Amino acid sequence: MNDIKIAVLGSEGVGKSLIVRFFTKRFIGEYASSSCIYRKRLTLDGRQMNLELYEPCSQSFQGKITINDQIHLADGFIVVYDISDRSSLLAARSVVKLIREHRLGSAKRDAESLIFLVGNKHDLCHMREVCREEGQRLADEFRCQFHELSAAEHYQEVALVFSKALQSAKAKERRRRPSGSKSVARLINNVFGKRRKSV
Ligand SMILES: Nc1nc2c(ncn2[C@@H]2O[C@H](COP(=O)(O)OP(=O)(O)OP(=O)(O)O)[C@@H](O)[C@H]2O)c(=O)[nH]1
Repeated sequence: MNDIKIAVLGSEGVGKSLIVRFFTKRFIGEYASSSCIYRKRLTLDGRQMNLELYEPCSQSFQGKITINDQIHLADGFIVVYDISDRSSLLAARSVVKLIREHRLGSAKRDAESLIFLVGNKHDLCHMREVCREEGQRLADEFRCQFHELSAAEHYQEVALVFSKALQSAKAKERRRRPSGSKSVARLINNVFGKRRKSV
C-alpha cells in the first residue's frame, strides 16, 4: 500500500486545523491540537492509500523535527496564510521559497503541482489585509496552485484543495522510486516515541 504525505504549513493561527475540517467535515472553532500527524486510509482511483497529513507541532516536537525535515519528507504541501493578517502572507512566502529551494531538482511537472497556497478566512473579507491578487502573484512567482477559502464556511473548497493535493502527490508518487520512502509517522515515532492520531 502506498503512503502519501502532505505537510500543512503556515504561521500560528492561520487555520491549519483545516486538516481536522477535512477529516471530520466539522469546523471546530477552538481546536487544541495534541497531534502533529493525522493518518487516514482511503481509496483513490481504486487503490488503497495511507494518507499522512502533518503540521508543525507547537508542543514538544518543536525544534526537533525541522521544517527542512518536513520539506524533505513530504510529497506535497499546503501552505496557509490568513487573508486578514499580512504578516502571515510574509511567513507563507518564506515557507514557499524554502520549499522551492529544497525542491529545485524536482521535475517541472512535480514542481508545479507540489505546493498549494491557501488564503484562509475568506469569511473575514471585511478585515482583509491581503488582496486576492497578492496571493495569486505569490503563487505565480513560485508556481503554486492558489485557492482562497474559508475553513469555517467552505467545507467543499477545503475538500477540493486536499483532493487536488492528493491527486498531485499520487501522480508524483507513481513516478518516484517504488519503495524505501520512510513514513513520516514511523520516522517521528522512531525518534520520539508514539504521538500520532487517527481521525
Ligand atoms: N473566521 C475564521 N476563523 C478561522 C478560520 N479558520 C480558522 N479560524 C480561527 O482561527 C484561529 C486559529 O485556527 P487554528 O486552526 O487553530 O490555527 P493554526 O494554524 O492551527 O494555529 P497553531 O496551531 O497555533 O499553529 C481559531 O480561533 C479558529 O477558529 C476561518 O476560515 N474563518
